Amino acid sequence: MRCTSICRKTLSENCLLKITNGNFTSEYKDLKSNKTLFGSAIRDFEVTKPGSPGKSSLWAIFGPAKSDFLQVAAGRFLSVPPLSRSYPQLQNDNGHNKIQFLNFRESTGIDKVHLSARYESFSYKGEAEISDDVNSVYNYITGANNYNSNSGHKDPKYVSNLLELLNLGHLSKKWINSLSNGQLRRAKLAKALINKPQLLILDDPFLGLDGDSTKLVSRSLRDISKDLSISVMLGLRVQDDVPEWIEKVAFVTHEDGIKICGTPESVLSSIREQLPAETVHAGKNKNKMTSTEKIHNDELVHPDRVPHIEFKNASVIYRGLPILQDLNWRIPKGTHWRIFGANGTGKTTILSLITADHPQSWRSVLSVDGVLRKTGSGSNFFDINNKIGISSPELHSLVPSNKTFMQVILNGLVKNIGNSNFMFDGSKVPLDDFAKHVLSTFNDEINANANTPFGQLSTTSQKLALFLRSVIKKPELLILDEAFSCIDDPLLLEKCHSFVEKDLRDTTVLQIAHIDWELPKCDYVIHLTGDDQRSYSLHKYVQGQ
Ligand SMILES: Nc1ncnc2c1ncn2[C@@H]1O[C@H](COP(=O)(O)OP(=O)(O)OP(=O)(O)O)[C@@H](O)[C@H]1O
Repeated sequence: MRCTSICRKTLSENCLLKITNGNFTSEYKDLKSNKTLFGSAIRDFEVTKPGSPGKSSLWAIFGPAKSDFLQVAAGRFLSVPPLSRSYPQLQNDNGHNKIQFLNFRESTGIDKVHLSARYESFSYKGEAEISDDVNSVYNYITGANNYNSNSGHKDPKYVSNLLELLNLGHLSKKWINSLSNGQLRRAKLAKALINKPQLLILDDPFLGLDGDSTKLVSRSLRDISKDLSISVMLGLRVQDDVPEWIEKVAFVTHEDGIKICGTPESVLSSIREQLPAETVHAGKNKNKMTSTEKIHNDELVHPDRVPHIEFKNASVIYRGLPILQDLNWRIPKGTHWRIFGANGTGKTTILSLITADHPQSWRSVLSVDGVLRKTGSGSNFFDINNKIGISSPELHSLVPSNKTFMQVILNGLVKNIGNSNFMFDGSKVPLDDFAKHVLSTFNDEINANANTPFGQLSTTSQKLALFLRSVIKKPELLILDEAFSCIDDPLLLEKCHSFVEKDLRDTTVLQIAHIDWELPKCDYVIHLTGDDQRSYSLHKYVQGQ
């Protein structure tokens, strides 16, 4: 008996977050109607300080309700009864938030920048300019660009260590808005860690990161947690690899609350047994790039045929720093491509040249259907975008949250507004046969969400709305930039892939993803490499079994 009470005492002394028989809801009025987040109360959940007996300081949360559960852990939503959620050992330190919650799906001010704005600025600051450049990566991370806080004065050794751990040292003087998606995500992570929180909660921490960056961020999280004694909760998808340093795993659903909880091995084998095998086991190997047979640009298009898109000696250089150099790439009509490369290698830059978001798009770097694109050539931004369907993280962050699921989809049919515009002129857009086919194929998903405002949809449904918006006009060119990277419903993912592979077989498709199984099947791959020395190669896409 004595031993148990001592153990309990030690546990509560080490406990950062405790939930006992808690229900959660977004508004008081929902309490009366029993509208709670989870069908059952969360009976017993605990996050301890690192190194505590019982080892539950490093968690991975899976399941359809993982994002809501992480928000509950971060103190969002009302707890009922009020004391069912407590933070016994969280220290109050000068108002600095000791819990840091980072959700890469939610867009912040810096995400809401049109691509064109990013490329209009050719900013690469020299050493001497750093103190004046309020919007440098360094100042963003340390908070020195925020005049309302005194948080700009940080221990320089700690800051440089953090920058090194997250491979941001070489980017620290750049303008924050010029970072690529993956680079920006690493910068956000560094910002979350700058005030040394006690509990770090990250939903989808590896989203949009290339393989090396994923390993780097995973290792950094392990080291940071150890060196600074920070407890960590990660929200992951069932298909994701669980970092080896995770101690405990919970699977959470809206019906049951915490459905399964235990060691990573026990919980994962149990979850994976319950899901259709082809979606998890085989899913992980799906479209795996096993071998890449190099091909030459000239082999791609028959000499008599005009390529759909052709880059000829295209280069993009920022103040002497090349991002693309002498790109020669012929894209035959109706071929499906993967644009593959680590974060910052220029994938989005290529796409923005095609969509004319990049100012250099008009400098004779590419031809479409044999017509060289240059100023005065007769085509304009809207003509170009009428023929393109696109889903991308940049676009995702621009969708007005009050537009419904259905309005966002139908917006894909509105002509002459560009792809990043969500304005409607109010008139009804006629549906052609293909649009009807799209709507009937995804009838169930549409029925479930049609009138829900975009801001209230799950991220999976938001991604689906953007995907359907991109395909509904049967574009001549479809661009899928991380279009499926947040979808955590394996069956829906399969359905979208099959739509691209079969129903859009004749459309030219360019897609970006860092994880093989997030992609529909492709015919070819363009592989971009290099940080200082930029290069590229073209390959046949050889799929694994
Ligand atoms: N306006 C700018 N000034 C300076 N550098 C820029 C500017 N815009 C982009 N860059 C740099 O160009 C490089 C390529 O960026 P791009 O967004 O094309 O990469 P990416 O391959 O799409 O990366 P990710 O996988 O992270 O999305 C990055 O190193 C980025 O920092």
